[in-house]
Amino acid sequence: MFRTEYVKKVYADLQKNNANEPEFLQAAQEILESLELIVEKRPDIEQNRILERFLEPERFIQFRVAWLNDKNEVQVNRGYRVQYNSAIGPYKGGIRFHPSVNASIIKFLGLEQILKNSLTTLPMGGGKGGSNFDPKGKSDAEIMRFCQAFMTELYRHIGPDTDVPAGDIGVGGREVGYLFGQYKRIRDEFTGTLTGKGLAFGGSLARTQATGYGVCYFTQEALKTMKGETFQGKTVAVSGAGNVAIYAIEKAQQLGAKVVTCSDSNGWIYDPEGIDVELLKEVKEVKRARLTEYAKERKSAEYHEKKNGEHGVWNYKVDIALPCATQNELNLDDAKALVKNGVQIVCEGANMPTTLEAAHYFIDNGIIYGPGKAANAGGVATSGLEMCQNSARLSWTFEEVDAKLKGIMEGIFHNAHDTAVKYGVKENDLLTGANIAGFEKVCNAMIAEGVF
Ligand SMILES: NC(=O)C1=CN([C@@H]2O[C@H](COP(=O)(O)OP(=O)(O)OC[C@H]3O[C@@H](n4cnc5c(N)ncnc54)[C@H](OP(=O)(O)O)[C@@H]3O)[C@@H](O)[C@H]2O)C=CC1
Ligand SMILES: O=C(O)CCC(=O)C(=O)O
Repeated sequence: MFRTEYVKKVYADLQKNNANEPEFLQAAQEILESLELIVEKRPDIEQNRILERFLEPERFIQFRVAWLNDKNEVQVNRGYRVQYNSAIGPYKGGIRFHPSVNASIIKFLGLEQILKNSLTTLPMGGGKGGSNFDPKGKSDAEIMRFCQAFMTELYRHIGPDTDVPAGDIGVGGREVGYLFGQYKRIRDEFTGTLTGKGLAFGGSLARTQATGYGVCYFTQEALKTMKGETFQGKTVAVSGAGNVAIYAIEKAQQLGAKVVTCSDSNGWIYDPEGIDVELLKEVKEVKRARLTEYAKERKSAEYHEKKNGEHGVWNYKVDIALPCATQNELNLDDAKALVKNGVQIVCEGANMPTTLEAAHYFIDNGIIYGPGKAANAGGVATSGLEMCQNSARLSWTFEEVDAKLKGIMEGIFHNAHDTAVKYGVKENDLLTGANIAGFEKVCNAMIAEGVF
Protein backbone atom coordinates (compact mmCIF):
# COMPACT_ATOMS: atom_id res chain seq x y z
CA MET A 1 0.00 0.00 0.00
CA PHE A 2 2.77 2.49 0.99
CA ARG A 3 6.48 2.70 0.13
CA THR A 4 7.96 5.13 2.63
CA GLU A 5 8.55 4.34 6.31
CA TYR A 6 7.10 7.70 7.35
CA VAL A 7 3.76 7.21 5.57
CA LYS A 8 3.57 3.56 6.68
CA LYS A 9 3.95 4.65 10.30
CA VAL A 10 1.46 7.51 9.99
CA TYR A 11 -1.17 5.16 8.58
CA ALA A 12 -0.47 2.38 11.10
CA ASP A 13 -0.93 4.86 13.97
CA LEU A 14 -4.10 6.17 12.37
CA GLN A 15 -5.50 2.63 12.13
CA LYS A 16 -4.64 2.00 15.77
CA ASN A 17 -6.27 5.21 16.99
CA ASN A 18 -9.38 5.07 14.77
CA ALA A 19 -9.99 1.34 14.56
CA ASN A 20 -13.78 1.53 14.30
CA GLU A 21 -13.92 4.25 11.66
CA PRO A 22 -13.82 2.54 8.23
CA GLU A 23 -14.92 5.51 6.11
CA PHE A 24 -12.39 7.78 7.79
CA LEU A 25 -9.58 5.26 7.26
CA GLN A 26 -10.64 4.78 3.63
CA ALA A 27 -10.46 8.51 2.93
CA ALA A 28 -7.12 8.80 4.76
CA GLN A 29 -5.61 5.85 2.87
CA GLU A 30 -6.68 7.28 -0.47
CA ILE A 31 -5.16 10.67 0.38
CA LEU A 32 -1.92 9.21 1.77
CA GLU A 33 -1.42 7.07 -1.35
CA SER A 34 -1.26 10.31 -3.34
CA LEU A 35 0.67 12.36 -0.80
CA GLU A 36 3.51 9.85 -0.69
CA LEU A 37 4.74 11.42 -3.94
CA ILE A 38 5.11 14.87 -2.38
CA VAL A 39 6.46 13.45 0.88
CA GLU A 40 9.30 11.90 -1.14
CA LYS A 41 10.14 15.29 -2.65
CA ARG A 42 9.77 17.45 0.46
CA PRO A 43 11.60 16.39 3.64
CA ASP A 44 10.08 19.37 5.50
CA ILE A 45 6.74 17.49 5.56
CA GLU A 46 8.15 14.75 7.78
CA GLN A 47 10.36 17.19 9.74
CA ASN A 48 7.30 19.25 10.68
CA ARG A 49 5.11 16.15 11.28
CA ILE A 50 2.65 17.65 8.85
CA LEU A 51 0.82 14.41 7.97
CA GLU A 52 0.12 13.59 11.62
CA ARG A 53 -1.13 17.13 12.24
CA PHE A 54 -3.11 17.24 8.99
CA LEU A 55 -4.93 13.98 9.83
CA GLU A 56 -5.75 14.89 13.44
CA PRO A 57 -8.77 17.25 13.69
CA GLU A 58 -8.09 20.53 15.47
CA ARG A 59 -11.35 19.98 17.37
CA PHE A 60 -14.11 17.33 17.39
CA ILE A 61 -17.36 18.30 19.08
CA GLN A 62 -20.07 15.78 19.97
CA PHE A 63 -23.29 16.80 21.68
CA ARG A 64 -26.76 15.72 22.74
CA VAL A 65 -29.74 17.02 20.77
CA ALA A 66 -33.00 16.57 22.68
CA TRP A 67 -36.26 17.72 21.09
CA LEU A 68 -40.02 17.14 21.18
CA ASN A 69 -41.87 15.32 18.42
CA ASP A 70 -45.46 16.14 17.41
CA LYS A 71 -46.82 13.81 20.11
CA ASN A 72 -44.86 15.79 22.73
CA GLU A 73 -42.51 12.84 23.25
CA VAL A 74 -38.86 13.56 24.02
CA GLN A 75 -36.48 12.41 21.28
CA VAL A 76 -32.70 12.24 21.65
CA ASN A 77 -30.15 12.37 18.83
CA ARG A 78 -26.40 12.87 18.62
CA GLY A 79 -24.90 15.98 17.01
CA TYR A 80 -21.36 16.48 15.67
CA ARG A 81 -19.07 19.17 14.32
CA VAL A 82 -15.51 18.49 13.30
CA GLN A 83 -13.37 21.63 13.02
CA TYR A 84 -10.67 19.90 11.09
CA ASN A 85 -8.19 22.42 9.77
CA SER A 86 -8.12 26.23 9.84
CA ALA A 87 -4.71 26.82 8.25
CA ILE A 88 -6.08 28.68 5.21
CA GLY A 89 -9.36 30.11 6.53
CA PRO A 90 -12.32 29.65 8.87
CA TYR A 91 -13.68 26.09 9.07
CA LYS A 92 -16.23 25.59 6.31
CA GLY A 93 -18.38 22.61 5.38
CA GLY A 94 -21.89 21.23 5.41
CA ILE A 95 -24.16 19.59 7.94
CA ARG A 96 -25.63 16.14 7.22
CA PHE A 97 -28.82 14.75 8.77
CA HIS A 98 -29.06 11.02 8.06
CA PRO A 99 -29.46 7.96 10.31
CA SER A 100 -26.07 6.63 9.14
CA VAL A 101 -24.16 9.65 10.50
CA ASN A 102 -21.44 8.78 13.04
CA ALA A 103 -17.94 9.97 13.95
CA SER A 104 -16.35 8.07 11.07
CA ILE A 105 -18.61 9.66 8.45
CA ILE A 106 -18.17 13.15 9.89
CA LYS A 107 -14.38 12.80 10.00
CA PHE A 108 -14.05 11.43 6.47
CA LEU A 109 -16.20 14.27 5.17
CA GLY A 110 -14.23 16.85 7.16
CA LEU A 111 -10.90 15.51 5.90
CA GLU A 112 -12.06 15.62 2.28
CA GLN A 113 -13.40 19.13 2.84
CA ILE A 114 -9.93 20.49 3.74
CA LEU A 115 -8.54 19.56 0.32
CA LYS A 116 -11.70 20.53 -1.54
CA ASN A 117 -11.83 23.97 0.00
CA SER A 118 -8.15 24.52 -0.74
CA LEU A 119 -8.74 23.60 -4.39
CA THR A 120 -11.44 26.28 -4.75
CA THR A 121 -8.65 28.90 -4.26
CA LEU A 122 -10.89 30.68 -1.71
CA PRO A 123 -9.71 31.16 1.89
CA MET A 124 -11.69 28.41 3.63
CA GLY A 125 -10.53 25.78 6.12
CA GLY A 126 -12.20 22.38 6.46
CA GLY A 127 -15.07 21.36 8.72
CA LYS A 128 -18.19 19.20 8.67
CA GLY A 129 -21.09 18.39 10.96
CA GLY A 130 -24.31 16.51 11.28
CA SER A 131 -26.58 14.26 13.23
CA ASN A 132 -28.03 10.75 13.10
CA PHE A 133 -31.46 12.44 12.96
CA ASP A 134 -33.62 11.02 10.15
CA PRO A 135 -35.64 13.80 8.46
CA LYS A 136 -37.71 11.29 6.44
CA GLY A 137 -41.34 11.22 7.50
CA LYS A 138 -40.96 14.13 9.94
CA SER A 139 -43.43 17.01 9.90
CA ASP A 140 -42.27 20.52 9.13
CA ALA A 141 -42.73 21.46 12.79
CA GLU A 142 -40.55 18.53 13.88
CA ILE A 143 -37.83 19.54 11.45
CA MET A 144 -37.95 23.07 12.85
CA ARG A 145 -37.75 21.93 16.47
CA PHE A 146 -34.87 19.58 15.70
CA CYS A 147 -32.92 22.31 13.87
CA GLN A 148 -33.50 24.72 16.76
CA ALA A 149 -32.31 22.15 19.30
CA PHE A 150 -29.23 21.34 17.18
CA MET A 151 -28.28 25.01 16.86
CA THR A 152 -28.88 25.66 20.57
CA GLU A 153 -25.62 23.79 21.16
CA LEU A 154 -23.79 24.41 17.88
CA TYR A 155 -24.07 28.22 18.03
CA ARG A 156 -21.32 28.54 20.65
CA HIS A 157 -18.76 26.91 18.34
CA ILE A 158 -19.41 28.80 15.08
CA GLY A 159 -19.32 32.34 13.69
CA PRO A 160 -18.72 34.24 10.44
CA ASP A 161 -14.93 34.26 10.93
CA THR A 162 -14.69 31.01 12.91
CA ASP A 163 -16.78 28.27 11.32
CA VAL A 164 -19.45 28.61 8.64
CA PRO A 165 -21.72 25.55 8.19
CA ALA A 166 -24.02 24.85 5.22
CA GLY A 167 -26.21 22.00 3.91
CA ASP A 168 -25.44 18.42 2.86
CA ILE A 169 -27.57 15.24 2.73
CA GLY A 170 -30.88 15.91 4.48
CA VAL A 171 -30.10 19.59 4.99
CA GLY A 172 -31.39 21.93 2.29
CA GLY A 173 -32.84 25.44 2.15
CA ARG A 174 -35.61 24.71 4.66
CA GLU A 175 -33.24 23.34 7.31
CA VAL A 176 -30.61 26.07 6.76
CA GLY A 177 -33.41 28.63 7.27
CA TYR A 178 -34.37 27.15 10.65
CA LEU A 179 -30.72 26.80 11.71
CA PHE A 180 -29.96 30.39 10.71
CA GLY A 181 -33.08 31.71 12.48
CA GLN A 182 -32.06 30.05 15.74
CA TYR A 183 -28.44 31.22 15.46
CA LYS A 184 -29.60 34.78 14.87
CA ARG A 185 -32.02 34.62 17.79
CA ILE A 186 -29.42 33.34 20.26
CA ARG A 187 -26.51 35.53 19.11
CA ASP A 188 -28.60 38.60 18.33
CA GLU A 189 -26.55 39.21 15.19
CA PHE A 190 -27.23 39.07 11.46
CA THR A 191 -24.08 37.71 9.89
CA GLY A 192 -23.22 35.20 7.19
CA THR A 193 -22.61 32.39 9.65
CA LEU A 194 -24.42 29.84 7.50
CA THR A 195 -24.42 29.55 3.73
CA GLY A 196 -27.11 28.14 1.48
CA LYS A 197 -29.50 30.66 3.05
CA GLY A 198 -32.75 31.79 1.44
CA LEU A 199 -32.43 34.66 -1.03
CA ALA A 200 -34.47 36.95 1.23
CA PHE A 201 -31.94 36.73 4.06
CA GLY A 202 -28.47 36.75 2.56
CA GLY A 203 -28.39 33.66 0.35
CA SER A 204 -26.58 33.68 -2.97
CA LEU A 205 -28.19 33.16 -6.33
CA ALA A 206 -26.93 29.92 -7.92
CA ARG A 207 -25.98 28.24 -4.58
CA THR A 208 -28.86 25.78 -5.05
CA GLN A 209 -27.59 24.81 -8.51
CA ALA A 210 -23.89 25.16 -7.75
CA THR A 211 -22.75 21.65 -6.87
CA GLY A 212 -24.58 19.94 -9.74
CA TYR A 213 -23.71 22.63 -12.29
CA GLY A 214 -20.13 22.63 -11.04
CA VAL A 215 -19.75 18.88 -11.61
CA CYS A 216 -20.78 19.42 -15.22
CA TYR A 217 -18.44 22.41 -15.73
CA PHE A 218 -15.59 20.28 -14.39
CA THR A 219 -16.57 17.30 -16.60
CA GLN A 220 -16.93 19.52 -19.67
CA GLU A 221 -13.46 21.03 -19.16
CA ALA A 222 -11.92 17.57 -18.70
CA LEU A 223 -13.63 16.24 -21.84
CA LYS A 224 -12.54 19.28 -23.83
CA THR A 225 -8.91 19.23 -22.65
CA MET A 226 -8.25 15.50 -22.67
CA LYS A 227 -10.50 14.26 -25.48
CA GLY A 228 -11.46 17.32 -27.51
CA GLU A 229 -15.12 16.52 -26.82
CA THR A 230 -18.22 17.96 -25.07
CA PHE A 231 -21.47 16.78 -23.47
CA GLN A 232 -23.23 17.17 -26.83
CA GLY A 233 -24.87 13.87 -27.87
CA LYS A 234 -23.49 11.91 -24.90
CA THR A 235 -25.50 9.52 -22.69
CA VAL A 236 -25.11 10.02 -18.94
CA ALA A 237 -25.87 7.95 -15.83
CA VAL A 238 -26.56 9.91 -12.65
CA SER A 239 -27.24 8.42 -9.20
CA GLY A 240 -29.19 10.19 -6.48
CA ALA A 241 -32.22 12.40 -6.83
CA GLY A 242 -31.38 15.13 -4.35
CA ASN A 243 -29.91 18.60 -4.70
CA VAL A 244 -26.67 17.59 -6.42
CA ALA A 245 -28.23 15.01 -8.75
CA ILE A 246 -31.08 17.28 -9.89
CA TYR A 247 -28.84 20.15 -10.93
CA ALA A 248 -26.21 17.87 -12.48
CA ILE A 249 -29.01 16.41 -14.63
CA GLU A 250 -30.30 19.87 -15.52
CA LYS A 251 -26.89 21.20 -16.60
CA ALA A 252 -25.86 18.02 -18.47
CA GLN A 253 -29.08 18.29 -20.47
CA GLN A 254 -28.57 22.02 -21.09
CA LEU A 255 -25.13 21.11 -22.46
CA GLY A 256 -26.68 18.66 -24.94
CA ALA A 257 -26.48 15.28 -23.20
CA LYS A 258 -29.23 12.77 -22.43
CA VAL A 259 -29.35 11.65 -18.78
CA VAL A 260 -31.02 8.26 -18.52
CA THR A 261 -30.89 7.38 -14.81
CA CYS A 262 -31.37 8.70 -11.28
CA SER A 263 -31.99 6.96 -7.94
CA ASP A 264 -32.96 7.23 -4.30
CA SER A 265 -32.34 4.85 -1.43
CA ASN A 266 -35.30 2.61 -2.39
CA GLY A 267 -34.81 2.25 -6.12
CA TRP A 268 -33.77 3.72 -9.44
CA ILE A 269 -35.24 5.12 -12.63
CA TYR A 270 -34.14 4.20 -16.14
CA ASP A 271 -35.67 6.63 -18.59
CA PRO A 272 -34.34 5.99 -22.13
CA GLU A 273 -35.94 9.20 -23.42
CA GLY A 274 -34.02 11.24 -20.86
CA ILE A 275 -34.98 12.29 -17.33
CA ASP A 276 -37.69 14.97 -17.25
CA VAL A 277 -35.90 17.26 -14.80
CA GLU A 278 -38.89 19.56 -14.20
CA LEU A 279 -40.98 16.53 -13.19
CA LEU A 280 -38.11 15.32 -10.98
CA LYS A 281 -37.97 18.71 -9.24
CA GLU A 282 -41.73 18.63 -8.69
CA VAL A 283 -41.54 15.13 -7.14
CA LYS A 284 -38.43 15.68 -5.02
CA GLU A 285 -38.24 19.39 -4.19
CA VAL A 286 -41.93 20.30 -3.99
CA LYS A 287 -43.72 17.11 -2.93
CA ARG A 288 -40.71 15.57 -1.13
CA ALA A 289 -41.97 12.24 -2.53
CA ARG A 290 -40.27 9.02 -3.68
CA LEU A 291 -39.15 8.19 -7.21
CA THR A 292 -42.13 5.86 -7.63
CA GLU A 293 -44.12 9.10 -8.05
CA TYR A 294 -41.88 10.12 -10.96
CA ALA A 295 -42.43 6.73 -12.62
CA LYS A 296 -46.22 7.06 -12.24
CA GLU A 297 -46.20 10.36 -14.16
CA ARG A 298 -43.65 9.50 -16.84
CA LYS A 299 -44.58 6.85 -19.42
CA SER A 300 -41.07 6.26 -20.76
CA ALA A 301 -39.59 5.59 -17.28
CA GLU A 302 -38.90 2.18 -15.74
CA TYR A 303 -38.77 2.02 -11.93
CA HIS A 304 -36.59 -0.68 -10.34
CA GLU A 305 -36.68 -1.43 -6.66
CA LYS A 306 -33.33 -2.09 -4.98
CA LYS A 307 -33.25 -5.63 -3.70
CA ASN A 308 -29.74 -6.47 -2.50
CA GLY A 309 -28.44 -2.99 -1.80
CA GLU A 310 -27.28 -2.68 -5.43
CA HIS A 311 -27.30 0.77 -6.96
CA GLY A 312 -28.62 -0.31 -10.36
CA VAL A 313 -27.78 2.82 -12.30
CA TRP A 314 -24.25 1.71 -13.26
CA ASN A 315 -25.37 -1.16 -15.51
CA TYR A 316 -26.41 0.85 -18.57
CA LYS A 317 -24.47 1.82 -21.67
CA VAL A 318 -23.33 5.39 -21.01
CA ASP A 319 -20.45 7.69 -21.94
CA ILE A 320 -20.40 9.65 -18.67
CA ALA A 321 -21.14 8.60 -15.08
CA LEU A 322 -21.89 11.15 -12.35
CA PRO A 323 -22.39 9.52 -8.92
CA CYS A 324 -24.36 12.09 -6.88
CA ALA A 325 -25.92 10.18 -3.95
CA THR A 326 -23.61 9.04 -1.15
CA GLN A 327 -20.33 7.38 -0.11
CA ASN A 328 -19.34 3.96 -1.47
CA GLU A 329 -22.28 3.68 -3.84
CA LEU A 330 -20.08 2.59 -6.77
CA ASN A 331 -18.03 -0.57 -6.15
CA LEU A 332 -15.60 -2.62 -8.22
CA ASP A 333 -18.37 -4.61 -9.95
CA ASP A 334 -20.10 -1.36 -10.90
CA ALA A 335 -16.81 0.03 -12.21
CA LYS A 336 -16.25 -3.08 -14.32
CA ALA A 337 -19.78 -2.83 -15.74
CA LEU A 338 -19.29 0.84 -16.62
CA VAL A 339 -15.93 0.23 -18.30
CA LYS A 340 -17.33 -2.75 -20.24
CA ASN A 341 -20.16 -0.52 -21.43
CA GLY A 342 -17.75 2.12 -22.74
CA VAL A 343 -17.81 4.87 -20.09
CA GLN A 344 -15.19 7.57 -20.83
CA ILE A 345 -15.31 9.73 -17.72
CA VAL A 346 -16.52 9.45 -14.13
CA CYS A 347 -16.89 12.66 -12.11
CA GLU A 348 -18.19 12.60 -8.56
CA GLY A 349 -20.98 14.87 -7.36
CA ALA A 350 -21.13 12.98 -4.06
CA ASN A 351 -18.33 12.70 -1.50
CA MET A 352 -16.30 9.48 -1.90
CA PRO A 353 -19.05 7.63 -3.82
CA THR A 354 -16.48 5.32 -5.44
CA THR A 355 -14.71 2.66 -3.40
CA LEU A 356 -10.93 2.81 -3.48
CA GLU A 357 -10.59 -0.36 -5.59
CA ALA A 358 -13.18 0.95 -8.07
CA ALA A 359 -11.30 4.26 -8.34
CA HIS A 360 -8.04 2.38 -9.03
CA TYR A 361 -9.87 0.30 -11.66
CA PHE A 362 -11.04 3.42 -13.50
CA ILE A 363 -7.59 4.99 -13.43
CA ASP A 364 -5.84 1.77 -14.52
CA ASN A 365 -8.28 1.42 -17.42
CA GLY A 366 -7.69 4.92 -18.77
CA ILE A 367 -11.02 6.36 -17.65
CA ILE A 368 -10.87 10.05 -16.68
CA TYR A 369 -11.59 10.00 -12.94
CA GLY A 370 -12.61 13.26 -11.25
CA PRO A 371 -12.82 12.73 -7.47
CA GLY A 372 -15.51 14.48 -5.44
CA LYS A 373 -13.09 16.83 -3.68
CA ALA A 374 -12.37 18.37 -7.10
CA ALA A 375 -15.52 17.75 -9.14
CA ASN A 376 -18.10 18.70 -6.49
CA ALA A 377 -16.23 21.71 -5.10
CA GLY A 378 -18.66 24.06 -6.84
CA GLY A 379 -21.06 23.91 -3.88
CA VAL A 380 -18.59 25.09 -1.29
CA ALA A 381 -16.99 27.50 -3.77
CA THR A 382 -20.35 29.20 -4.22
CA SER A 383 -20.78 29.17 -0.44
CA GLY A 384 -17.47 31.05 -0.37
CA LEU A 385 -18.96 33.52 -2.85
CA GLU A 386 -22.02 33.82 -0.55
CA MET A 387 -19.64 34.71 2.31
CA CYS A 388 -18.04 37.42 0.12
CA GLN A 389 -21.45 38.89 -0.72
CA ASN A 390 -22.53 38.81 2.95
CA SER A 391 -19.33 40.57 4.07
CA ALA A 392 -19.78 43.24 1.43
CA ARG A 393 -23.55 43.48 2.17
CA LEU A 394 -24.51 43.10 -1.49
CA SER A 395 -25.84 40.49 -3.93
CA TRP A 396 -24.48 39.48 -7.29
CA THR A 397 -26.70 38.39 -10.20
CA PHE A 398 -27.20 34.73 -11.10
CA GLU A 399 -25.03 35.25 -14.20
CA GLU A 400 -22.17 36.77 -12.18
CA VAL A 401 -22.13 33.93 -9.65
CA ASP A 402 -22.53 31.25 -12.33
CA ALA A 403 -19.63 32.72 -14.36
CA LYS A 404 -17.38 32.75 -11.27
CA LEU A 405 -18.42 29.16 -10.47
CA LYS A 406 -17.58 28.03 -14.00
CA GLY A 407 -14.18 29.73 -13.86
CA ILE A 408 -13.41 28.12 -10.48
CA MET A 409 -14.38 24.63 -11.72
CA GLU A 410 -12.29 24.97 -14.87
CA GLY A 411 -9.38 26.15 -12.72
CA ILE A 412 -9.75 23.16 -10.37
CA PHE A 413 -9.67 20.75 -13.31
CA HIS A 414 -6.49 22.32 -14.71
CA ASN A 415 -4.83 22.44 -11.29
CA ALA A 416 -5.54 18.72 -10.69
CA HIS A 417 -4.55 17.78 -14.25
CA ASP A 418 -1.33 19.83 -14.29
CA THR A 419 -0.35 18.47 -10.88
CA ALA A 420 -0.93 14.87 -12.04
CA VAL A 421 1.33 15.52 -15.02
CA LYS A 422 3.95 17.31 -12.86
CA TYR A 423 4.14 14.36 -10.45
CA GLY A 424 4.46 11.83 -13.27
CA VAL A 425 1.20 9.90 -12.79
CA LYS A 426 -1.27 9.18 -15.61
CA GLU A 427 -3.04 12.34 -16.77
CA ASN A 428 -6.47 10.70 -16.14
CA ASP A 429 -5.47 10.28 -12.47
CA LEU A 430 -7.08 13.48 -11.28
CA LEU A 431 -7.30 11.90 -7.83
CA THR A 432 -3.56 12.13 -7.24
CA GLY A 433 -3.50 15.56 -8.87
CA ALA A 434 -6.33 16.89 -6.68
CA ASN A 435 -4.93 15.44 -3.47
CA ILE A 436 -1.46 16.90 -3.97
CA ALA A 437 -2.65 20.26 -5.30
CA GLY A 438 -5.14 20.71 -2.44
CA PHE A 439 -2.64 19.58 0.18
CA GLU A 440 0.32 21.70 -0.89
CA LYS A 441 -1.32 25.01 0.00
CA VAL A 442 -2.56 23.76 3.38
CA CYS A 443 0.86 22.24 4.16
CA ASN A 444 2.69 25.47 3.33
CA ALA A 445 0.29 27.47 5.51
CA MET A 446 0.69 25.02 8.41
CA ILE A 447 4.48 25.29 8.26
CA ALA A 448 4.35 29.10 8.02
CA GLU A 449 1.96 29.35 10.99
CA GLY A 450 4.22 27.37 13.32
CA VAL A 451 3.71 24.27 15.43
CA PHE A 452 0.12 23.81 16.57
N1 LIG B 1 -25.44 19.79 -1.37
C1 LIG B 1 -24.23 20.20 -1.68
O1 LIG B 1 -23.99 21.37 -1.98
C2 LIG B 1 -23.10 19.21 -1.73
C3 LIG B 1 -23.29 17.87 -1.57
N2 LIG B 1 -22.26 17.00 -1.73
C4 LIG B 1 -22.45 15.56 -1.63
O2 LIG B 1 -23.37 15.13 -2.61
C5 LIG B 1 -24.09 13.98 -2.16
C6 LIG B 1 -25.58 14.23 -2.25
O3 LIG B 1 -25.91 15.37 -1.45
P1 LIG B 1 -27.26 16.20 -1.65
O4 LIG B 1 -27.74 16.04 -3.05
O5 LIG B 1 -26.99 17.55 -1.13
O6 LIG B 1 -28.23 15.47 -0.64
P2 LIG B 1 -29.80 15.29 -0.74
O7 LIG B 1 -30.23 14.96 0.64
O8 LIG B 1 -30.42 16.43 -1.44
O9 LIG B 1 -29.94 14.00 -1.67
C7 LIG B 1 -29.28 12.82 -1.37
C8 LIG B 1 -29.66 11.79 -2.40
O10 LIG B 1 -28.86 10.62 -2.23
C9 LIG B 1 -29.68 9.52 -1.79
N3 LIG B 1 -29.04 8.84 -0.66
C10 LIG B 1 -28.61 9.41 0.47
N4 LIG B 1 -28.09 8.49 1.30
C11 LIG B 1 -28.22 7.33 0.68
C12 LIG B 1 -27.87 6.01 1.02
N5 LIG B 1 -27.28 5.69 2.19
N6 LIG B 1 -28.12 5.05 0.10
C13 LIG B 1 -28.70 5.38 -1.08
N7 LIG B 1 -29.06 6.61 -1.46
C14 LIG B 1 -28.83 7.57 -0.59
C15 LIG B 1 -30.97 10.14 -1.32
O11 LIG B 1 -32.04 9.22 -1.42
P3 LIG B 1 -33.17 9.21 -0.28
O12 LIG B 1 -33.98 10.44 -0.50
O13 LIG B 1 -33.92 7.96 -0.52
O14 LIG B 1 -32.43 9.21 1.03
C16 LIG B 1 -31.10 11.33 -2.27
O15 LIG B 1 -31.58 10.93 -3.50
C17 LIG B 1 -23.54 13.70 -0.76
O16 LIG B 1 -22.45 12.82 -0.84
C18 LIG B 1 -23.03 15.07 -0.31
O17 LIG B 1 -22.05 14.97 0.69
C19 LIG B 1 -21.02 17.45 -2.10
C20 LIG B 1 -20.76 18.78 -2.28
C21 LIG B 1 -21.76 19.77 -2.00
O1 LIG C 1 -21.26 24.76 1.04
C1 LIG C 1 -20.61 24.33 1.98
O2 LIG C 1 -20.07 25.00 2.83
C2 LIG C 1 -20.41 22.85 2.19
C3 LIG C 1 -20.61 21.96 1.03
C4 LIG C 1 -20.27 20.58 1.46
O3 LIG C 1 -20.65 20.14 2.52
C5 LIG C 1 -19.41 19.78 0.64
O4 LIG C 1 -18.69 20.34 -0.20
O5 LIG C 1 -19.38 18.55 0.82
